[in-house]
Amino acid sequence: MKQQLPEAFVEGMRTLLGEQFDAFMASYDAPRLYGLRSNSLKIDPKQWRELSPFQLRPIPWCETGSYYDGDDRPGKHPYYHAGLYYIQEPSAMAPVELLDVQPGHRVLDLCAAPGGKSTQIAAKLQGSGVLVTNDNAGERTKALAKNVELAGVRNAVVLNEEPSSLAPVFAGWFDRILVDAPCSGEGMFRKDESMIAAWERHSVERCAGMQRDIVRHAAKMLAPGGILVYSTCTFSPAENEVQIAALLAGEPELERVTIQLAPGFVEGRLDWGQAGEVGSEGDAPEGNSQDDQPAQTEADASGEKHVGQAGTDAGDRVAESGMARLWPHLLDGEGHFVAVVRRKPRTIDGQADMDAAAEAAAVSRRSETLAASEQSASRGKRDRLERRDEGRSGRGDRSPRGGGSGKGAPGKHAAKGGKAGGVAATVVDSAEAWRSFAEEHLIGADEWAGRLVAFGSRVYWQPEGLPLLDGLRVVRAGWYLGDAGPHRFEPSQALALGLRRSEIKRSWSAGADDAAIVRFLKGETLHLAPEELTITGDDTPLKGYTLICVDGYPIGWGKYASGMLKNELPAGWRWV
Ligand SMILES: C[S@@+](CC[C@H](N)C(=O)[O-])C[C@H]1O[C@@H](n2cnc3c(N)ncnc32)[C@H](O)[C@@H]1O
Repeated sequence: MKQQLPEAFVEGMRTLLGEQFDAFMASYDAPRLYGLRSNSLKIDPKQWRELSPFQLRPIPWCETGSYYDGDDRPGKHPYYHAGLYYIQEPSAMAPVELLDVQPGHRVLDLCAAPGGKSTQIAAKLQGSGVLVTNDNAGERTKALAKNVELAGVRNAVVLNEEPSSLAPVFAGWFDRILVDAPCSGEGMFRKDESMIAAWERHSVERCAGMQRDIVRHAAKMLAPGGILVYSTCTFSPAENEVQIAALLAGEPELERVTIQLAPGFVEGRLDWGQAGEVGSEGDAPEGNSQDDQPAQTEADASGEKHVGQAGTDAGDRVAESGMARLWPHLLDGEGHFVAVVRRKPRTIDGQADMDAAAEAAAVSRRSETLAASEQSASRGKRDRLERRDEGRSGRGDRSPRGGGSGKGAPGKHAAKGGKAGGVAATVVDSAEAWRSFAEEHLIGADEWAGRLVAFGSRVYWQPEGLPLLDGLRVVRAGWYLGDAGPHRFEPSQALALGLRRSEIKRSWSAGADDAAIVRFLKGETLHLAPEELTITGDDTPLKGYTLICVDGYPIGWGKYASGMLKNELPAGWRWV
């Protein structure tokens, strides 16, 4: 390591780690580790292992996670542009594995930018349920929206809000909440030496204040039986165990959840949660020995230990405190802290708990969504569109809400939901334009679960069941489908990346090593013979929007006419 660690940090760690201090310090001279996580929204882990051009080694706590060789450049590969994986620090994959997300859940990622964990959550939802992904930093939500779109997520809304503004709108609404808190970043000094310069002794106190405020509001949005994961990439107990102790002290309805510890994880320290009592010589983490196995608890035996199925062979190593520490000298990853708490289930008829109720609600929401989509599919499409317009003019609660940025660059201007953009007639035109496009180009779009919302000329597909987002800064009101104008519809890059090739009538695909793919990604026009295109449907014309794919995975739109494919890749999405 080239840069000097701050003295105050080193002394703090010496006190904290006792006899493990030397091993901890030696980890700074170990080579940096590189991780990527395949995107199971697009490709299952086994297929990915077969397709991957990189040398991969599994990350023990994340089924879709792999270490890759530092000489590889996965960010410069066509598969990256197809959203087949996300480049992510290995330890950073742990919090979502402990969140226990299931399809159909309502999930909030409160401090989400640039979106690594949001894309991991979305993959676990498998397109069913709702992901609300938020960050209070407007600039950073651009990257968040782009990563969500690159990953092909169809059931997310992207917000740019303070937790205090979200809490009243989503009170008790979420089954799962992730608070990946802003922190002093001590765990990232090895990976990113620029973090060292940013660290000062008082940054811990400043961050601790912010964290307390964020997590307090987050807890208000958790449904009975729901699970909240709090994570940081820092070592200081003030930002970790102390936060959890304060949260539980302030919210008696929250409780710790016993979690499984993946290999290399050690339990967080309950005693470090008592502010002011941190660290005396020999206070070291318990280490990674196979002998460190706490006895099976009653909770384990009753099946309570349902969280933290981290794809590991961790056996029965559990943390009853619900807290895990990832130390860089005990595993192949950077420093992290993860804690899992649950809002106590409310008892129903003195028997079933709200966990079961939450599960039932999720199932019922899934079937409602399905029913709604079936209904709307069988209803006249014009009728469906006009109903949106009625809502817009003030009848019922169906007003399209939220909007988003200008064309091309994601997240350009966040719009206050329901307060900006379009008159009713525009909304109808926009939806009409989308419908014609979908009829002409897509297969099965009338069966998608969710609903169409238009915001001026911008058209989105929104997951069912969201509360009104009025007054909130909405960066993406749903899956951004494209922009409508009179008699035309321009499909977005987000639409291309969220589609499967089987959902499009006109496409062209080539292998990752075909030079034409990189030329397309660089924005060039391609020349293709008509027989190179794949056309579905007898009445599909040869001319028009064509989905361009690498090995069958979409990377963008081209417009085909007379042997020429005009490149429709927006500037911000090109290979540079
Ligand atoms: C550790 S980073 C999140 C990384 C992200 N979860 C990921 O996996 O890509 C913390 C984020 O919290 C955001 N943040 C800071 N204060 C916040 C607040 N009061 N409300 C919401 N987000 C906040 C920061 O802008 C930053 O993007």
